[in-house]
Amino acid sequence: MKTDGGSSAAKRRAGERAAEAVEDGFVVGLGTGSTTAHAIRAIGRAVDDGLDVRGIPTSFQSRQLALEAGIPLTELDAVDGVDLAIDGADQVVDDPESAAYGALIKGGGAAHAREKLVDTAADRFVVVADPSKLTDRLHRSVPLEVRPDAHTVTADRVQALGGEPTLRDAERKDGPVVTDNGNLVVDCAFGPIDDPDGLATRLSRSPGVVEHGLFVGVADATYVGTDDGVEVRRY
Ligand SMILES: O=C[C@H](O)[C@H](O)[C@H](O)COP(=O)(O)O
Repeated sequence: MKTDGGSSAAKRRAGERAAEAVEDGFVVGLGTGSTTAHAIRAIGRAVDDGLDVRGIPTSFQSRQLALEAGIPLTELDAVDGVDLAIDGADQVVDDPESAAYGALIKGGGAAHAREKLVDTAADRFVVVADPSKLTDRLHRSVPLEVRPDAHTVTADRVQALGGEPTLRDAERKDGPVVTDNGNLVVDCAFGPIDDPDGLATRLSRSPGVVEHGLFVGVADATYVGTDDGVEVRRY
């Protein structure tokens, strides 16, 4: 499921530009994935130069990267607030005429449940992406984190909502992907999604769905790394 498409240089530009928004004293949400990894490394270099920040990781991966980068870590329930969250996306609606402008699909790395907690807690949430993530309409499969004992019944319910569910298989392990929270992931193909907000509401109401990968009205900006710079979308 997880593809590492897009240019690595574009991802680096986006991640490093987002890291420049981190100010002294900030609590920063540290997203997951190959694009955010560039931001985490850049924040680590700034910490080496004396920047005072605390990071809240959103996954095992981002925690490991932050530890390697030397970023002091904290927890969501140990802080008064999160100043800024930086996180990647699998798709971003890039049509300013669309009601869904800035809506995202996340969870290609199965981290969307913790990501949503941290990203929605932040005063400002900046998405980092390369141009391959931009689309007029969301159309990738929507990842659902589901309880292991409920994955079949949840898949049935999602089918009733018009989705085609597939249990995500692990690579280099027999059986399914197991999330950092001990749950499974069902990827649901809905085709082009005209009303991500409505679908997000229906998925949230579906028992057994721990969290879905639609992030609607959450992002404040997207930094899009390009071949020669960074374009900023503000919502
Ligand atoms: O679960 C993973 C996350 O939602 C990632 O932020 C998303 O998959 C984007 O990752 P990448 O920057 O590697 O494309």
